[in-house]
Amino acid sequence: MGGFQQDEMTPEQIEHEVGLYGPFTEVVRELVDATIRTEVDDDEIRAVQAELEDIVARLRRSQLDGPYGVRFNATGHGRPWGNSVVGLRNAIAPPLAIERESTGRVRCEFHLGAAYEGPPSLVHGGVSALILDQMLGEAAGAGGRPGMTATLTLHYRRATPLGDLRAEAWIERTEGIKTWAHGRIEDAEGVTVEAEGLFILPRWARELAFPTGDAAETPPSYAE
Ligand SMILES: CCCCCCCC/C=C\CCCCCCCC(=O)SCCNC(=O)CCNC(=O)[C@H](O)C(C)(C)COP(=O)(O)OP(=O)(O)OC[C@H]1O[C@@H](n2cnc3c(N)ncnc32)[C@H](O)[C@@H]1OP(=O)(O)O
Repeated sequence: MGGFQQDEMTPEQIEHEVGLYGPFTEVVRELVDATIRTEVDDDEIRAVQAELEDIVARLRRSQLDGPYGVRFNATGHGRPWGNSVVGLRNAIAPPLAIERESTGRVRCEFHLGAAYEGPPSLVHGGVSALILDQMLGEAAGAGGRPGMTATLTLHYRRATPLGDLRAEAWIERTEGIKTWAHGRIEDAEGVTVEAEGLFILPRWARELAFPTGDAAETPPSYAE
C-alpha cells in the first residue's frame, strides 16, 4: 500500500500551509452549503457556474497526479490532509478536530450542515458510519494499536439531527494485532448512534512493525 510519504517539511512550513489551505478549503465548504441552499435566479446560477469553471481550470494548472495520501515529516508529525473526515484540504470533510489521549480515548465536537443530509433535516446513516469509522480508528491509533477496519457495526438508536454534535470513541480491548474499539455520536439529548469495530494491523504493516514476528510488542503509530 502506498500513500504514506515522508518529507522534509519544517514546523514553520506546516504552519504556513495550515494558514493557507485551512481558510481556502473552508470557503469551498461554504460553497457546497451555498450551492445546496441558494435561491438566486437562473441567470445568476449560470454566471456563477461560468466563474467556477474558470476557478477549477486555474487550480488544475498544477495538480498532484493522485490523492494527497498521508504525509509526515522527520518528527513524525502526520498530515492526513486529504482524509474525508479530518482532512484540512478536503472540503468533503466536516472536518473533525479530534482530541486524542494516549489511553486511546478520543473525542470531538463538530457541526454537520445541509451537505450531510439523508432523511429530511437528519444526518445520512452512511455519514454517521463514516464519522464513527474514523473515530474508532483514531482511538485505536491514539492508544498505540492502529489498524484497518475489519468490521464495523452500527446501532442507530435515534435519528441524528443536522447541527451541533459530539462524538467519542475508546479502545475496549486488544489482542495482539487486533483492537476492538467502541464509540458513539450524541446530540444535545444524548446518544443517537453507537458503534463497535475491529481494527487489524495489516500484514504489510506487521512486517514493518514486528520484524521478529512478535505481535505482543507495541506497534508504532503516527503522532499528530
Ligand atoms: C493502518 C496501518 C497502520 C498505519 C499507522 C497509522 C496510524 C494512524 C492512526 C489513526 C488514524 C487513522 C484512522 C483511520 C480510520 C479509518 C479506517 C478505515 O476506514 S480503513 C479502510 C477500510 N478497511 C479496509 O479497507 C480493510 C480491508 N481489509 C484488509 O486490509 C485486511 O483484510 C485486514 C487488514 C482487515 C486483515 O488482513 P490480514 O492480511 O492482516 O489478515 P490475516 O493475516 O488473514 O488475518 C489476521 C487475523 O485477523 C483476522 N481477520 C482478518 N480479517 C478479519 C475480519 N474482517 N473480521 C474478523 N477477523 C478478521 C484473521 O482471522 C486472523 O486472526 P487469527 O490470527 O487467526 O486470530
